[in-house]
Amino acid sequence: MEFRFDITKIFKENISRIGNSLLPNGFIASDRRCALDTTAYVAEIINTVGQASAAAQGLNHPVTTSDRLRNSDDQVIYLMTENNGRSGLVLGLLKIGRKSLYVFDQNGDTRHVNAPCVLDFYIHELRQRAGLGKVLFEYMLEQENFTPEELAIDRPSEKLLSFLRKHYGLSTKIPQMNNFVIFDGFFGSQKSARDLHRTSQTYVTTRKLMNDTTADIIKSFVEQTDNLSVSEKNVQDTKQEVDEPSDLITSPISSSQHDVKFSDDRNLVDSFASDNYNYNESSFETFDTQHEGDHVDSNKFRYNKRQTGKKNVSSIVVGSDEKIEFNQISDDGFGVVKINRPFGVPASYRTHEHSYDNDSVHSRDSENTHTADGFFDLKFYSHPLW
Ligand SMILES: CC(=O)SCCNC(=O)CCNC(=O)[C@H](O)C(C)(C)COP(=O)(O)OP(=O)(O)OC[C@H]1O[C@@H](n2cnc3c(N)ncnc32)[C@H](O)[C@@H]1OP(=O)(O)O
Repeated sequence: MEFRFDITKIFKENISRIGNSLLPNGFIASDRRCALDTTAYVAEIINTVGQASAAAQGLNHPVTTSDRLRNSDDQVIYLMTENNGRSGLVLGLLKIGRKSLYVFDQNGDTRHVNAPCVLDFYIHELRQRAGLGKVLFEYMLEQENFTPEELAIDRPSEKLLSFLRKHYGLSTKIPQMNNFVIFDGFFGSQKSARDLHRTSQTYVTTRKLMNDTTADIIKSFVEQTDNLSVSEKNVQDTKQEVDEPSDLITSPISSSQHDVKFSDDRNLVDSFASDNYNYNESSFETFDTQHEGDHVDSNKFRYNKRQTGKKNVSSIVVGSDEKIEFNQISDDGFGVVKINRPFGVPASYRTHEHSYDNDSVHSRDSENTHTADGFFDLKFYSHPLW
């Protein structure tokens, strides 16, 4: 695939890693003009190859565009080029990125994973089946430190399935309900697999984005009772989930991993920003490579809602089979979960002076209502905090 400009000036290596700066890894811009021109050229290349990939897969819209890459913090393109002694050729691309996915494991249980994904893969028609795809794929695996089985593949074509079978022996799929294909070995290799569902019926699930304060409130509620039938372990697990740093935030695929350098770097960064260039601070300030487990400096890396998923409402679900009882005598005004009656007194119990039921709690007698334990089922109704 040829372009109207000389791509050999942009891509010095046969395979280049490109993040959201739209500049290849290791690219050195002599000045601001050069950097801007280069991003425009790279954008044109990405759009053209992305279009060709979509056509090869029979898609109406390209999966890969320069805008998507520019606006993404965790997608990366590996572009394969060739120096043909003239203006150079583009041979293909491979796009990867992390996705937060709910997937079934071998037992049919739902798992929440933050998996590295193959999002787009294309080798020019004239050069397919010549081993180039393997070279490109291998390079990506090595750079990202991935194994083939830990990858989720987004809507793989028959060609790609055949490719993965042939080169990596990936043939046994774990059936999914979404468009992603994962293979045997996926869970064994998932560093960040997270199991949210303990069983199909019984769980206390919190979104991990709940803050500590909310978790502490829940815990203090629970600590008020002497008789818990939802195991305290569940609550502790809840807290643990909250305490753990979000693996969405420690994604090893980071387009800020690049080490693009400018001859007058700091000044250039400032001028980029002042020109309303689609400026990503981390792209230009961080020349170090960030790996999984590295300390993430929150001042340096900023993540949007889309990336962290924080726009989603946190929730607590108490399975209907679970029993929980609070011995809370007085109304503290919190307004979410309150049983304003003494421990052991059923909701249906009324005297001419007292009705112990409380408007803010919807409680129905369980089978054990009239036992000494006096359990009740609870439904939690939405509260701004949850
Ligand atoms: C998540 C996604 O990206 S899905 C979309 C995947 N992309 C496409 O389908 C676009 C069109 N296809 C291509 O661009 C390429 O064929 C790729 C990227 C899938 C593979 O790149 P290649 O350079 O052809 O791969 P490479 O030469 O290393 O390996 C060849 C193997 O790939 C598979 N393969 C490649 N082309 C074909 C084909 N036309 N039909 C069937 N299998 C094919 C085969 O297993 C083949 O081995 P074989 O020749 O012994 O049968």
